[in-house]
Amino acid sequence: MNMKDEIVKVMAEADCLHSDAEVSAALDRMAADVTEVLKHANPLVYVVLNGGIIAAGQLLPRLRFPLEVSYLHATRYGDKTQGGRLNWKVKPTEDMHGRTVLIVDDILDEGNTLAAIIEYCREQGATEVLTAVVVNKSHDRKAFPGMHADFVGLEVEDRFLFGCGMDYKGFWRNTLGIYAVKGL
Ligand SMILES: O=P(O)(O)OC[C@H]1O[C@H](OP(=O)(O)OP(=O)(O)O)[C@H](O)[C@@H]1O
Ligand SMILES: Nc1nc2[nH]cnc2c(=O)[nH]1
Repeated sequence: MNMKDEIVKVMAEADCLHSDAEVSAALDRMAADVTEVLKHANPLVYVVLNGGIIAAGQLLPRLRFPLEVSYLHATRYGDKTQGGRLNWKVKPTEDMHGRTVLIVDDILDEGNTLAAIIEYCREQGATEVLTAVVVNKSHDRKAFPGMHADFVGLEVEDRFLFGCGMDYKGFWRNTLGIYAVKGL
C-alpha cells in the first residue's frame, strides 16, 4: 500500500476517543485554569514543536492576559510509536531568567520530553516552570513517580494516538479531535 492510501486507511479505521467538541470544551476548561493561576504572572509561553502547534493555536487565543510566546523543538518519537532519546532540534532562545515559564504541548505520555524541558528551563534561571498538555496518557510508565502536567485537558487511555497535534507518520496532526490507531 502506498503512503497516501495508508494514511487515509488509518483515519478511516481509527477510534475517535474525543470529538472536536470534547477537545474544545477541554481547552475552555484549561484556559480558565491557566488564567486563574497565571493572569498576573506575565508568563513566557514555550510551544513544543511539532506536536504543540495545535494545542498552542487553540489554547493561547483563549487566554486574555499579557504573555509572550516562543517555541522550542524537541522530539523523541519520529515516525515510531515508541520514544527514544530526546533530540533537541531548537533550544529556547529567549532569556527566561526570573520568568514564569509555561510549556505547552499536545501530550504527556511517559513524560521524558517535558521532564527534560523543565530541567533545561530551570537551569536557564526560570523562577517557575509550569506545563499544559491537551492529553495525559494514563499508564504507570511515567519518567518518574508523580510526573504530571500542571494543566491537563483530557485523560486518555494507553493507546497510540493521533490528532490535535499528534501525528501518525507525520500526518493527521491537523484535527481537533483525538484518535487511536486501530490495534495500537
Ligand atoms: O511524554 P513523552 O513520552 O516524552 O512524549 C511526549 C512527546 O512526544 C511527542 O513528540 P514527538 O517526539 O513525537 O515529536 P513531534 O512533536 O515532532 O511529533 C509529543 O509532541 C510530546 O512532545
Ligand atoms: N502521535 C503520538 N505521539 C506521541 N508521543 C507520545 N505519545 C504519543 C502518541 O500516543 N501519539
